[in-house]
Formats: sequence, C-alpha cells, structure tokens
Amino acid sequence: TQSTRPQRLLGAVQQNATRGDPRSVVKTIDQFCKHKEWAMNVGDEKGCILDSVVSELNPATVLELGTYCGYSTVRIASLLPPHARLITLEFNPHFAAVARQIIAWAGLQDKVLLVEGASGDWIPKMKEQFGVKTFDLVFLDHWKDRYLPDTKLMEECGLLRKGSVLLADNVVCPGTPDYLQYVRNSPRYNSQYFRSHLEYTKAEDGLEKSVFLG
Ligand SMILES: C[C@H](C[C@H]1O[C@@H](n2cnc3c(N)ncnc32)[C@H](O)[C@@H]1O)NC(=O)c1cc(-c2ccc(F)cc2)cc(O)c1O
Ligand SMILES: [Mg+2]
Repeated sequence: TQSTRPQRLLGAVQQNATRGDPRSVVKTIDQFCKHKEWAMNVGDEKGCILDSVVSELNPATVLELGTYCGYSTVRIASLLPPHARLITLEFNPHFAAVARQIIAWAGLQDKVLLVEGASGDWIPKMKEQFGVKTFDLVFLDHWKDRYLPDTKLMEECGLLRKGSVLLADNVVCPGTPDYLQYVRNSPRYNSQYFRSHLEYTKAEDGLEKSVFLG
C-alpha cells in the first residue's frame, strides 16, 4: 500500500535521528522537509522564535493545539523543566499515531500527553480529566478558524491566568484574521507579532505572542 507523507517523515526520523536526542529528531525533520517533501511543521525559523518564548517563560503546563507529526511538540518538550507537562491535542488518528512514535523516538513521552480528539471537545474537560488548573503557555497551530473560538473557550473555562501566554502559528499564512483582530484589540491581551516566513519557504508568515492580562 502507498505510504503517507507522515509515514515517510517518521521513516526518515527512524533511519537518521538518534534515539533520545530531540535536536537530532528536529534536524532530521527539517532536512526531510527542505530536501524531500514540504510538510506543515512550524519549521526551524519560526521554531527558533518558539524556542525563545518557551525558554524565557519556563512553563510548568503547556497546551498545544494541533500536534500533526509532533515536530513542535518535540521542540517545546525538549526545553521543559523536569516536572513540567505538555498536553497536545490532535484529532486525526493517523497523524496522532505518527506523532506518538516521533515523540517516543525523541525520548520525550514522559513529558508529553498526546490526546486524540478535537480541541472544542477537550478544552472544557481539561480540569476534570487531567487535573489542569491553568496553562502557562498555549501554542495554537490547528485549524486556523478554530484559534478564536478556542481562545474564547479557554477564557470561559478559566484555563488562562494573568500572565498566560498564547503563541499562535500561521497568523499571516494561511492567516487567522479574526483571531488577530481579537487579541490585538482586546484590552485583556498584550499582543506582539514576530515576523518570519512560512516553514521551508520565502513566503511571509509569523507568530503572534499574546499575554493574557486577566
Ligand atoms: C491544522 C494543521 C495542523 C494539525 O491540526 C490538526 N487539527 C485541526 N483542527 C484541530 C482541532 N480542532 N483539534 C485538534 N487538532 C486539530 C490537524 O489534524 C493537523 O494535524 N495545520 C495546518 O493546516 C497548517 C497549514 C499550513 C499551510 C500553509 C500554506 C499552504 F499553502 C498550505 C498549508 C501551514 C501550517 O503551519 C499549518 O499549521
Ligand atoms: Mg502551523
């Protein structure tokens, strides 16, 4: 049977990356996407911005919306302190299966809880199901028209506290206009745009970092 792109990406990791070495997993995926097949990982340029936000924040609890193959999951989890936890939501079972194997190859399975399902269903259950109080950092990288409704849902469910950081991928390409308008005009957020490029291309894209003010 034909393989899928995520399966080919997983194969490249298993053949070229060192088990237990997150940086080699990240490097292998970036090489694959630059030289073999483009894939919708946040990539190395935006990934460095992601790394700096995570390192500066030193978060104890992180939520990622849209795991895909786990590239940004590995980048974030590799920077977390020992007892910190990352919950990542992915509703495509095939992508989730590949991501689990890539996260395990990096040796980060103890820091990461990958939940299969839709953000809209799981966000209201975070407290009761996983004992989460609030998230220090949320990385939004799922369907672009879900960024705004899910942000409002997180506010309503009390999952954000004063100082929680939302970091959103693709705010220019494919674009999240309603989300940008909201976080940039709401008095409840301090928002900042980090200009960059769409992963593995010269097209403009960027990350929007928005601090919740409570
Ligand atoms: C949406 C995807 C990422 C993943 O998110 C999961 N997902 C979705 N909605 C939910 C939910 N509601 N709950 C849980 N998981 C969820 C899905 O299954 C994908 O695996 N990301 C993108 O589509 C994406 C696309 C591009 C892109 C840019 C230029 C082009 F010409 C073509 C594509 C770049 C990027 O950087 C992306 O991130
Ligand atoms: Mg993205």
